[in-house]
Amino acid sequence: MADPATISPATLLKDELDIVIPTIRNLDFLEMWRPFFQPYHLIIVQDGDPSKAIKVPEGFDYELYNRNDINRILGPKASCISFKDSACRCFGYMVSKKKYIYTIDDDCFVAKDPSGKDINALEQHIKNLLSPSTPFFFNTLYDPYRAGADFVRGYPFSLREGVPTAVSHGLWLNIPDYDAPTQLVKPLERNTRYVDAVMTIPKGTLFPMCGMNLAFDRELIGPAMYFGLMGDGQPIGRYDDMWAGWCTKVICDHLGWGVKTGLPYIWHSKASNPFVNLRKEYKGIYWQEELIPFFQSVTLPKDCTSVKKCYIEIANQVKAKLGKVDDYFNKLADAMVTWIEAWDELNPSGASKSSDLPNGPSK
Ligand SMILES: O=c1ccn([C@@H]2O[C@H](COP(=O)(O)OP(=O)(O)O[C@H]3O[C@@H](CO)[C@H](O)[C@H]3O)[C@@H](O)[C@H]2O)c(=O)[nH]1
Ligand SMILES: [Mn+2]
Repeated sequence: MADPATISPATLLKDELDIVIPTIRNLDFLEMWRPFFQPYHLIIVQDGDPSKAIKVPEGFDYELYNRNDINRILGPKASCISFKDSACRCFGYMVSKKKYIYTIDDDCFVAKDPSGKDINALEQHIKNLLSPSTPFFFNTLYDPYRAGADFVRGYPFSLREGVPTAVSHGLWLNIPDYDAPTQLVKPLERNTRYVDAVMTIPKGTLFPMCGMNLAFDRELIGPAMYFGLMGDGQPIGRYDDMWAGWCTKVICDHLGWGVKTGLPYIWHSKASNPFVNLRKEYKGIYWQEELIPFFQSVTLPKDCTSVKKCYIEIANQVKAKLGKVDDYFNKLADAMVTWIEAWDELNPSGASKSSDLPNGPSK
């Protein structure tokens, strides 16, 4: 494979990556991303009222799915796709037929690095995904595969080949992804700190995965990227990406793949309403004191040799161990199984493009 650092960003994975955008707004933000995104195919997941027309700027190649499409394509299995929550974005991962996914929110813009240069977030995510991860031994000079860096003294040579990278988790300048209580206490706080680093999250360590600037290898870890039951009719919201991140990290640790965090930065422009967020998050804020120990204690049997087998095993353990925390987790465990069934329905061996689906997108 050619060195990712030498391939021009405009052609990097052009035909192997889809950009998934959940939206209830217009998509004018794409104008700022045009130089970086135009060569790529977009999958737009329109949340909320399906009768509302979403205007996509001219010149982008896209498919758009609204709630009517999701219901038509998945039938009863559409129950596992959240409504009125950014969690709906995971439908885009399911209908894509590409090897890689990049997902971004419609209030995230191109940030500038300390030199004032526009950051091509997609290019950095691709570099992160195409270079190995080092989850088994921490390199104190951060990403050893980056130009101008390397493994430091004492780093075992037997581990320097690294492992495949499944996830690239980017960060945010301006509005940081704080939870509602922190937003309420620090309403004016802005993230101005640009940390020029990419690091692998060590094996055995969970992390709070934010979905607003996230890329992953869909062929490796796609089935684990279910964003759960959130929003309308659910007791919790804004834990969609967290749930997916915990399941994903446990599975990556088990299968020996890496998860990276750090560069690239995007500019997050809109602080969602902290009071609305508090209402969505509050159950999650105390449930997570039980959820984190649960995920830390999950052990996957040796015969869980595929992501789907791992995922179903986690769903079984969710039902067995978290069902007593709240009946919501029984429903979530069932929805996790429905998600895998729906994934298999849309991704039978041989289907090449989403247009091969029995009922394709609205557009
Ligand atoms: O009901 C909804 C609300 C929003 N969206 C789309 O989802 C993203 C994120 O929305 P927004 O920027 O308003 O929310 P944030 O609080 O900044 O989102 C971050 O917090 C987490 C919430 O789960 C999430 O990981 C981050 O995205 C936008 O594109 C909205 O248009 C929606 O589809 N449905
Ligand atoms: Mn936002």
